[in-house]
Amino acid sequence: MTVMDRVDPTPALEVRHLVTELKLRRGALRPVDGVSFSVAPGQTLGIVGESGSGKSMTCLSLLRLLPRPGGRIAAGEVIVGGTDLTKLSETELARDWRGRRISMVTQDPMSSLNPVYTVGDQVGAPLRYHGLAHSRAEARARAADALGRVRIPSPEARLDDFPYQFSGGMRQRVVSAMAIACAPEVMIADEPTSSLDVTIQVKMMDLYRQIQEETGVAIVLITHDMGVAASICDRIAVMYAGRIVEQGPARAVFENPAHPYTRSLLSAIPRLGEKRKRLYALAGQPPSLLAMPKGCRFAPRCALADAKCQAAYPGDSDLGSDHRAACWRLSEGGAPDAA
Ligand SMILES: Nc1ncnc2c1ncn2[C@@H]1O[C@H](COP(=O)(O)OP(=O)(O)OP(=O)(O)O)[C@@H](O)[C@H]1O
Repeated sequence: MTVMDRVDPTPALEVRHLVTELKLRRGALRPVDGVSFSVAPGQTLGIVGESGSGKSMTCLSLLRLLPRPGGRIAAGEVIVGGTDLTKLSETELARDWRGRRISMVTQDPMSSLNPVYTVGDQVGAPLRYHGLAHSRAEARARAADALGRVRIPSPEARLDDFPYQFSGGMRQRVVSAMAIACAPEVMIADEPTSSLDVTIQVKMMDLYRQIQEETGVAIVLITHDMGVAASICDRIAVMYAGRIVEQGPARAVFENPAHPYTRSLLSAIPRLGEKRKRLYALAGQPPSLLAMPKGCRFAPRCALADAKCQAAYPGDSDLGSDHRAACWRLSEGGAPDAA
């Protein structure tokens, strides 16, 4: 089958040339600077990259949950179900979209759970807010159903428990139940397992897969852990300094990484049970958002960089099978990092 023969379903989420600006006293930053990707229903896109590359800011931008004052979507489109969310009013976004058709799970479950309300009330809250449950009893029944979907044992019996009565892994399941309760088309998971120990991480990833098979939800998974990304993602987008430098089917990116930055990340995939001293074997720091290099943003750390790389940002090269990378030196190969 060639790429031309393949019929892609309409994406559950399509992001086009998204630019997010933060106006600070010391200047304007663009932590997201022209990001495009799409996720098909029932698929998981992993956004990977070092700390500070703009992964969280990209996801917060999708829901327009930006720092205030100063944060704004400066350009681009975020399309879910044919609607460009960037064009909606704050009221419309809150009423019909956030938590309803596009939901989010964050790293720390306790920051999403209120310690003084029962789990049943909290999982039921988005259902009532979005008009999907018309009484407390209906919200409780649907909350129990959501808790069952995330494999919390005896869900009805746990509805009146408080968050502190759950273990860390179970709390993350409760938050995931809140995120899927309204049957969204898209779920954003920002480092959902990084506060959990590694065996529980694997279980959570299996759970996301099962939820996805049952509901068809499209997942955007942010992680700095290439091992986690490899275990669950259908597609991978590699972010560096506010831009996606490589993206494609997970297999293509993992087996034939094209961008020197991707190769550096992959050279340090942590394996289950292995002690890691450092996450990435990559020397140096990403550039400051206030002083972006004119050319390729990775050039200052790249062993392959030459004058062309310093002079201009490379466009995306099509590597076939929906695999793209932005690098002037793609055909050269060679040592991936400047370490
Ligand atoms: N409120 C803010 N004010 C100023 N700069 C910010 C703010 N929030 C984020 N940034 C900057 O935006 C950039 C992107 O941050 P972001 O949190 O999206 O990165 P990330 O890839 O998700 O990193 P991590 O893995 O550490 O969460 C960083 O350089 C960060 O310093």
